[in-house]
Amino acid sequence: MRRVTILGATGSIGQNTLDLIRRTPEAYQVVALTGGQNIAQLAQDACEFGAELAVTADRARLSDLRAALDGSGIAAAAGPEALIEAAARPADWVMSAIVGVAGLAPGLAALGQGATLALANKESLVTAGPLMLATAAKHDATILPVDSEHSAIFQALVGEDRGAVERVVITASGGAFRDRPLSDLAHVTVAEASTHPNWDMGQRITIDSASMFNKALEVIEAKEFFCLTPDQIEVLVHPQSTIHALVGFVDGALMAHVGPPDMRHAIGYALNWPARRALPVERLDLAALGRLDFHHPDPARYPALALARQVMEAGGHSGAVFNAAKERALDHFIAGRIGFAAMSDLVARCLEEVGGVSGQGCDTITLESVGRWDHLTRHHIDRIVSA
Ligand SMILES: NC(=O)C1=CN([C@@H]2O[C@H](COP(=O)(O)OP(=O)(O)OC[C@H]3O[C@@H](n4cnc5c(N)ncnc54)[C@H](OP(=O)(O)O)[C@@H]3O)[C@@H](O)[C@H]2O)C=CC1
Ligand SMILES: CC(=O)[C@@H](O)[C@H](O)COP(=O)(O)O
Ligand SMILES: [Mn+2]
Repeated sequence: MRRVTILGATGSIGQNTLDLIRRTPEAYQVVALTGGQNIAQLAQDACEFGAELAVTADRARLSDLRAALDGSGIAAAAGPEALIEAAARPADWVMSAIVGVAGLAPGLAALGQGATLALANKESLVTAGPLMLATAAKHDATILPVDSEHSAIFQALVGEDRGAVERVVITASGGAFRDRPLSDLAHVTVAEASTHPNWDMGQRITIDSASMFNKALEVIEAKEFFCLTPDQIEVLVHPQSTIHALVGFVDGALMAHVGPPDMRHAIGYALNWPARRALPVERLDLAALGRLDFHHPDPARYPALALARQVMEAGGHSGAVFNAAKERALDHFIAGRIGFAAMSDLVARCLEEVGGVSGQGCDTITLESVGRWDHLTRHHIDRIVSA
């Protein structure tokens, strides 16, 4: 029986993971589940799956969690340290599905105990790629990509010589506003930006899909995880989200991963790896699909992609600055303090004014150094927005 922990269990990825575990309960023992504000869901799942421990990120919600778990025998805890304790509790497989850089420290703790880390939290590799990979190597831990494009690349590389890879192509749906006139983007609403054309996901990644910041993060994530150079990574808009990524080899062959837009595929692959087991996902009817479309992203519509290129060239802690700026700008957009198009302007300003580029201070990436650049950047954004 595999011992599993789910960080971010109450979210979209967490719930999809539990859906798969629910179908073969005899194969898994749930060690710990973590959440944030959704105490009712966390307690319900902890009871259903017989978790040893349930943790909320919010210390102020601990009494609610204790009350909800009363009489169950399940331990309750709260706060960032408790998240790390949950991740470090002995387990074979840990799902990293907290949203944002808040997922970095728990993910590192899971690697530190030598677990297999199923990594949905793309922010970990964007802010601290070298630290993640070094921590995994030091503790003989495995990282399996869960982001659909990275799972697709990983699957296309099985049995292949990594030295024969020429390029990877990451597809992008184009997001909520792919067909809107550019002049509208300054005035779109949070509700409109929170609707994805193909995928059912948490609100933050859905808005990031609309701005293409999601793809910008994914390009950096791919560079870090697969040790690619920036010019080996291409992004194509593919409105159907049916091909998730392609790998091009030196002989001109292109291997594509094709599947329905259902995250249970990528999660299930990581859950069962290295085996493949049956998954409850739709089987594609290619004849019914009829056609698949691709085109280059318009740089004026999606300025986030050029910023990602800037980050990959700059190195150092610029990934931490980029991610923090994006997260904080998104907070301000959701709160109605800035418009949609202002997010990329703010992130660009932070890259210029805060930097984090290689050679600016110490380049060694640690949890503490990421925290320092993250804090500095958020403060910078807040000052600009409140001026
Ligand atoms: N959703 C998807 O299909 C995909 C997601 N990803 C990545 O996976 C991660 C999770 O995404 P998604 O599931 O959509 O996000 P959701 O917003 O749906 O879920 C986020 C989870 O993290 C918890 N959480 C929120 N803030 C904190 C915090 N500060 N500390 C600890 N826990 C916190 C939430 O708790 P609560 O809800 O209880 O407040 C919830 O359990 C992201 O990094 C995203 O980019 C990657 C590919 C696809
Ligand atoms: C499911 C998944 O992996 C998301 O990251 C997805 O890629 C979002 O869609 P976009 O292509 O619109 O960013
Ligand atoms: Mn993705």
